[in-house]
This record gives sequence, C-alpha cells and structure tokens, in this order.
Amino acid sequence: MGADPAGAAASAPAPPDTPLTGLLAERVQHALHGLLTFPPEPPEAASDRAIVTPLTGESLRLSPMFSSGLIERPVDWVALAGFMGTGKSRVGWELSRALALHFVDTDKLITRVVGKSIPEVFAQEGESYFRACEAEVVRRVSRLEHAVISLGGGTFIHEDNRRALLERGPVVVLWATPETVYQRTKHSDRPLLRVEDPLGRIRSLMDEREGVYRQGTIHVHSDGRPSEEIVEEIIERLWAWSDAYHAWTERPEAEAVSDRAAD
Ligand SMILES: Nc1ncnc2c1ncn2[C@@H]1O[C@H](COP(=O)(O)OP(=O)(O)O)[C@@H](O)[C@H]1O
Ligand SMILES: O=C(O)C1=C[C@@H](OP(=O)(O)O)[C@@H](O)[C@H](O)C1
Ligand SMILES: [Mg+2]
Repeated sequence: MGADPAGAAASAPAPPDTPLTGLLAERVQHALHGLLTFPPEPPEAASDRAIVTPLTGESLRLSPMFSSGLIERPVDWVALAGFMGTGKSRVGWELSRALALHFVDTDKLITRVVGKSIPEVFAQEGESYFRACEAEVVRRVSRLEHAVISLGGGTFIHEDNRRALLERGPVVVLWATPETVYQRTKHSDRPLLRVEDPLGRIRSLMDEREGVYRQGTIHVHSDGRPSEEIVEEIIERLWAWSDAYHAWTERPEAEAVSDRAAD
C-alpha cells in the first residue's frame, strides 16, 4: 500500500470553504439535542434505525452504577473511523452498549437531517454537499459527552474533521482487507463503490486513504473476527490508552505547567 496522506486528502473533494449555516445547521443541532432526549427505541429495532440512540435496557440500568464510579469505563467519548465496510456502524453500536454510552452514526444523522438516503444525497446534492454536512456534524458530535460516534469512511480524511476529532478524544480506526470490504459491501449501495470494478475501486481508494487513517489513536483489525471480539479488544486498548494518557497528563512537569497556567 504506502499512501501519501497529502495526496489522499487532495484527491477527495474538499468541503466548501463556508460551513453549513442557517437552516441545515439548525436542523443538525435540533436532531442531536432532540434525539438524545427522545424515548428510547426498542433495542431490537435500534441497531438498524437508530440515529442517536439513547441508553436503553441493560445499559440504562447500568448507567447509575457507571456514574457513581462503581463501574468504570476507560473513556466517556470515542469515535470509530476507517474504510467502508470495516464495521464502524455495527461495532460502534455494540461498543456503545458495552460501555453504556449514547450512540451516534454520522451517516444516519445526515440521512435524517437532510431527509434523503446517502446515495440520494450524493446523486441529487453532490458529494461536496455531503462532505459539508459531515463537517457540520463533526463539529456537533465533538461537543457531545457520553457517546460513541461511528463516522462515515471519508469523514476522517478531511483535515479539519480529523483535527477536531483527535482533539476531542481517542479515534479507533478499524481495518480490513479489500477482499473483506468487498464481501461486506457488495450487496449494499455505497455511492463511491457504484462502479464497474468495485474491488479495484476499494483497493485504490484504500491505498489513497491508508496514510490518513494511520493518524488515528488506536488501530484494530476486523478481518474474520466476530464483532464481540473486536469490541473486547477495543475496550482493552482504550484502557491502555487512558492509563497512558492519565500518566502523561498527571506527571509532575505537566501539573507544574498547568498550575502556572492557572495562576
Ligand atoms: N466483524 C464482522 N464480521 C462480519 N460481518 C461484519 C463485521 N462487522 C460488520 N459486519 C457486516 O459488514 C457490513 C458492513 O458493516 P458496517 O458496520 O456497515 O461497516 P461500516 O460502517 O464501516 O461501513 C454489515 O452488513 C455488517 O453487519
Ligand atoms: O468512505 C466514504 O467516503 C463513505 C463512506 C460511507 O460510510 P461507511 O464507511 O459507513 O460505509 C458513507 O459515509 C458514504 O458513502 C461515503
Ligand atoms: Mg457505517
């Protein structure tokens, strides 16, 4: 593989300079706030239909224990990035249940806010419009608390999104081979893979984006593994990351610097 991050970012259509303003921005905000306070959907339907899934069932019962400190979790916010078909949506949902956190799938949020499916947004509004929606959603979800965020495959490729996400918290990147991605996506409708040779397209796009995905915080392989095992590895790796992060930020030099800054 061996991708050039600058080239990869340059080859993806850049989002428009101006962020979405007015109605669409308001609708994104409304959807996020509204959906977080809506009554929960039944768990069996939620994995398919959820946009922002509030805590439900077992998670809801566990949540007072988490907030009382009786049960600890490694992080209160985490995002999942990676190529199409690596399992971000499915694994993100399962991870959110395991950690008793809210769940946001950015593609589903855009679908809900725009009122069109992702292929319709690409076909009728164009990819740049979709990327502008993504950028607006990233700004919003970076401010959320207690949430697992599953991104679209291209979200992390754009530099401003990447910076906002990495400043907010850990970004777990899921990886899979082009063959696995092809098997997992061939019966779905991903606009970027609607070409004569989808496997070839997966190979070249993955190659372009690889260097950028490498900038994530934690990297986990998803080939030939059930999602429960992937979730377990992510949680273990998040614990290791959070221990190292706290050891670093609480070292005496860092505390002295932050004391001076506070004076
Ligand atoms: N670990 C896995 N093993 C087998 N199938 C998986 C796994 N993770 C995801 N899938 C399936 O692959 C397809 C794509 O997964 P999805 O979560 O939508 O990926 P992404 O959001 O990264 O595009 C879905 O049908 C999903 O159920
Ligand atoms: O890689 C990409 O640019 C895209 C990935 C898709 O999400 P998934 O990665 O969840 O399939 C979706 O956001 C859109 O079709 C574009
Ligand atoms: Mg997805």
